[in-house]
Amino acid sequence: MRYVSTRGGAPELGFRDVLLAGLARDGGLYVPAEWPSFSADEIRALRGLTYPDLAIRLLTPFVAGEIEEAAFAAIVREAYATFRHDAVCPLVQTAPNEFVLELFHGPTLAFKDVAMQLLARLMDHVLAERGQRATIAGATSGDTGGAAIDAFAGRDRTDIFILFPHGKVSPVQQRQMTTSTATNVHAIAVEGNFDDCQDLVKGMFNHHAFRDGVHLSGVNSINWARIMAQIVYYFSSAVSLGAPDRPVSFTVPTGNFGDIFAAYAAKRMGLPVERLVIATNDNDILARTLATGTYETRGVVETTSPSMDIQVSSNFERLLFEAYGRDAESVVRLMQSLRQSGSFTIAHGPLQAIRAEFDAGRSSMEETAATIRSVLAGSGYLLDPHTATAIKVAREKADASTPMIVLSTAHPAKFPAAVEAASGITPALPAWLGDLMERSENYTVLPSDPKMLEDHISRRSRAARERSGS
Ligand SMILES: Cc1ncc(COP(=O)(O)O)c(C=O)c1O
Ligand SMILES: N[C@@H](CCOP(=O)(O)O)C(=O)O
Repeated sequence: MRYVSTRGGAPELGFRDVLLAGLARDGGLYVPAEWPSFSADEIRALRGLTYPDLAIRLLTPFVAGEIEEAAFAAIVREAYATFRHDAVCPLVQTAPNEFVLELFHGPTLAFKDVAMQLLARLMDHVLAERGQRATIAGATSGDTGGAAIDAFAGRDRTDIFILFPHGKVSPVQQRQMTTSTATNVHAIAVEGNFDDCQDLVKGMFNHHAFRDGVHLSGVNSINWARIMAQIVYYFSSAVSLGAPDRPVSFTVPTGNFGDIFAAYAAKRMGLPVERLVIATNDNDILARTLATGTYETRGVVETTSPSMDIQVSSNFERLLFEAYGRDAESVVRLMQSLRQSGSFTIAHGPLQAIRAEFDAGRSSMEETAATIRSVLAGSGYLLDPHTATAIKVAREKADASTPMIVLSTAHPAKFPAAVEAASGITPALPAWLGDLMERSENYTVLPSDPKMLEDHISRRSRAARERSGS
């Protein structure tokens, strides 16, 4: 499998190089040169497989020829052995024809663990094979950071720098990033919002001298391997409800558009999916874009679902590339317009193509709180605010004949204040995180300044290289 950039100006790469590259050198995002395809019979044959076996079967076409078969199988099995549920990503029914896909049984209680546990092991494998070290930079609105730190902590081929918006993540999320004792972990609180953090990370990737000097690599969903890993649970959940003989729809709480793009990828690979529903909080840029055809950034609003407090939704670029018939020049024009004016308008044909697959809706903070209460009253099930956002939208968009699978992207205990305010219940952290709020913190506060950030990272990663002698 080869991978191409959405902006057409970077070399085609194989899986290992895409994994280490993160962002393409032309500023674009890598996608597979063609989508692997699974027939109805091949999808039927997935029934009854364990989650790791399903992952091995579905992901092999993306890594074939680059990661040796037995090594890949061992990496996948080890990654999902870190999950605390036998099914890894179980489905729970919350209403007739409504199912919640629980993605929070990994080490940091967020869906990010599903991809990150695999990504860290794959990177380690490739770096060891090449005798290299890498500096990893990631931006987080709260969950990617904790998941990445858990997955990379203590790995001696990587130094990881996670940028989070100072004071804008939940206390549990912050502690998951700032209490690691591993010497290769560096948490940075940026004076800004998530979009500022993401801009800083992309800026470092686009500064090629810096990028090459520190061997920069990325763990955000701009890295194709993140999306790839997230494809698996769309298949596992749909197959358990009867796919390919019974189509399903998905509602996905959406911020950076990585998770729902993985759903789109699953559909392109042959999974029968009726509707893909984007659920947003008050930061509703994607819902507005689908309604008007114009993608227009506004200021970020702080909400009770902070991980979705995002305006610049990076992976939407991957969808635009597909909707424009893989015409990279059009993508470059749209991205230039976004940079210059903070907006772009999607042409009629591509917009129709997007609307043919996707719906979108939003949930205000009040509606999200009301949904937490009503689902608790109706089925005794306690939602986190991100999942509640999605349930609210799913219930507006569902049709009676198609099962609606709603992605539950975080455990309620990550957001105890919002859950308690809505429901009166304070969800407890699981035993292995029981002392999280007592652990001591270690992080650096920096302004949203590219030069200061690069200096900070260069200094620390040089020291680590000297210590390791590489
Ligand atoms: C809990 C939670 N839900 C939903 C999202 C949105 O996912 P995506 O950015 O892939 O759209 C995030 C962050 O990305 C998250 O942390
Ligand atoms: N909500 C995310 C934002 C970053 O998204 P990513 O999927 O691109 O890593 C977070 O929790 O950090």
